[in-house]
Amino acid sequence: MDIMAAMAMGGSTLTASCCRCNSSSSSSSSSAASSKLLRVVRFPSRHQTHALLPALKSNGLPLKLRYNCSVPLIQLNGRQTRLVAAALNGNAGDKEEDVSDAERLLQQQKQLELAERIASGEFTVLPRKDRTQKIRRALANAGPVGRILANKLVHWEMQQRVEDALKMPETRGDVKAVVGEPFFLPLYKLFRIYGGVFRLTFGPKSFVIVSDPQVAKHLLKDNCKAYSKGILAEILEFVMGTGLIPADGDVWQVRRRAIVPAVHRKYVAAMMGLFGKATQQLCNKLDVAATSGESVEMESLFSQLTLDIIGKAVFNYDFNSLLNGSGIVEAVYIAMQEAEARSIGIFPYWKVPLLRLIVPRQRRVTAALKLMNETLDNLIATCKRIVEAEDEEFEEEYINDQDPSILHFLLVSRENVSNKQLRDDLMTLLIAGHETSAAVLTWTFYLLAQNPAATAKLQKEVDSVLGDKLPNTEDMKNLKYTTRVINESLRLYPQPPVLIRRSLESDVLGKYPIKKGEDIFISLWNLHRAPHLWENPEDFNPERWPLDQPAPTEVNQDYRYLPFGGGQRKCLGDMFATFETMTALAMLVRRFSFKLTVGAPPVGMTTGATIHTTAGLHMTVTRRSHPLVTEEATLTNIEDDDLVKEYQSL
Ligand code: HEM
Repeated sequence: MDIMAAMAMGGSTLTASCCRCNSSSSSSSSSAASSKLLRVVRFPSRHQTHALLPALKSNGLPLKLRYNCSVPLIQLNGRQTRLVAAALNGNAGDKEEDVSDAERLLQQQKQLELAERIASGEFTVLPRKDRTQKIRRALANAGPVGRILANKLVHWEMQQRVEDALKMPETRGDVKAVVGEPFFLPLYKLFRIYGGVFRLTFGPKSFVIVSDPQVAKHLLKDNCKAYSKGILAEILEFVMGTGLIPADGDVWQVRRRAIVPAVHRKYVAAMMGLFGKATQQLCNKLDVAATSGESVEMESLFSQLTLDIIGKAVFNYDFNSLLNGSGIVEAVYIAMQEAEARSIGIFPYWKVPLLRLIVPRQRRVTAALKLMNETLDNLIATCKRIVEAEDEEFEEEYINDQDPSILHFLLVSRENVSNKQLRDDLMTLLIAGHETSAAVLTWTFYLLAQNPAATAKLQKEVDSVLGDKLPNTEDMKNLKYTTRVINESLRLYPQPPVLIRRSLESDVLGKYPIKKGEDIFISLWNLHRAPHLWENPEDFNPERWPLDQPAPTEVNQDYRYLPFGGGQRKCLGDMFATFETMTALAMLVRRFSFKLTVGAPPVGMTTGATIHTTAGLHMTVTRRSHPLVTEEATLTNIEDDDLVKEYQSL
């Protein structure tokens, strides 16, 4: 029975009952008033819920836990815990703090248990022992022939030692131990014990985990041709096809050559207007919250902001998700959530065609993809008509004033590309540029909320450099501390936290030989927090990046810092994303002060392609009072048309 933990919590009485058998388990709360206990139970599977009842009964904790067998509660995560508490208490409001405490303790408890198991060597695969010692001793005393044989055995043992020395440290994973955990956290603990290159085996499957800068450099740059995207390509194929992220070989080379020129400096400069305009819409939304004093969930707002930006930037489509949202917005989220679920799913049931047809979730995914594909096909067709009618001359750094999107660039460049490939490329850019930037903003605001000194310094810089005007590329150069805040946020919360590769041939990683077909995880989380590479690695300290030196990159940090990857597959949206997140950050902190909402759920981590929060980033927003420092148009009285003109003239 996989009962996870018993933890301190408010003295409410909860009942365990099962809708199928009407059995129930309850225990008295009389002793609870002072003892404050909550038992948090992990449900191994829906079918085992019956088996839970006796265990709950026998645990004797002053707590009733109600659950419904028709709901497949595989495990009570933070949100489920709150739902259960809310259902039990009728109103979770007065228990919120207790529930938050319980969740935090649950996280800590799980991490501690795992750390203890790792430290005990439970998962360690030890190198071979000296198994022939006794025989050798016996042989050595058995005359000349025995001595010859004993010598041969010594020689054999020595060869084994040499082989062992070249054998990668190996640890056996226990999938159950990491289910529901952000998987990069246990990888960090294992890295501290097994080092920069080790093998992690789950049953028949094994992965090489890399947390060493020089090995990462070898994989991403020096010998990158010997590696493909492996599992990542398999997972993303359903939504990105042969778009740039999953693509390998010739397709990747041709498409990378076609797309990189589209993200040129003039393009990024033109996008500054879009960043400002979209952030302005978010400011308007937050203004309402600042007036009402209501708590806002920033993670989803950042997701809407970056979706609106990337839609316009890539194919000139206004998702308008900050203002109202629509079916297509929902379709994008369904597809992205599915990509994330598949990336952490254990059993790939979606590969079974019949299940794709009958599982409701998969039917929703198919419908969402259909809608997205049709929308993209229409956008491509419309843009093609416009480009043909315009008959514009294509040149380096080409940009169309009316439609500066990447799609327009690609069509004017008249690359020989099929509609399907173009659609895959656009979908890839949409996904690559959406959740990543949203996650960076989410974790940056989370970090700042806990670092008032850094926030004050940031606001001071933004006030003096930007005032109330909209940022342009020149400001980006001057907002040095703002850049360092983003750099540091990306160090602590890299998006994605691991890069995935598969070896196309045998190779040597550090001193360890690997075979063709090995799956490799390069852990950016580990690299960015390795104690031997960073001073106080867990601290949020933008000052670690001096303002009089260039901003950190993978090159000047010699591959210990890889927020945008490195080598030939480095992110092509790095400048776009840096300016986008800086613009949003600067404009938001100029206008508002943000605090974590008191009593909101703790900000835990969960992972898909990027690091998400477990239950949102709930913040209260207050308007900052400061004089308008610029004579230029203020953000609030500027008209949309003026904005567009202003930024087209950049
Ligand atoms: C802060 C936001 C972003 C972060 C942290 C980020 C991070 C990354 C990383 C780490 C990679 C390397 C993946 C690997 O080597 O396996 C990557 C690749 C990529 N990124 Fe980004 N990215 C961001 C924003 C964007 C944006 C805005 C776009 C598009 C406009 C974009 C487009 C891409 C593409 C197309 C690739 C694949 C490149 C290739 O394989 O040739 N990214 N990104």
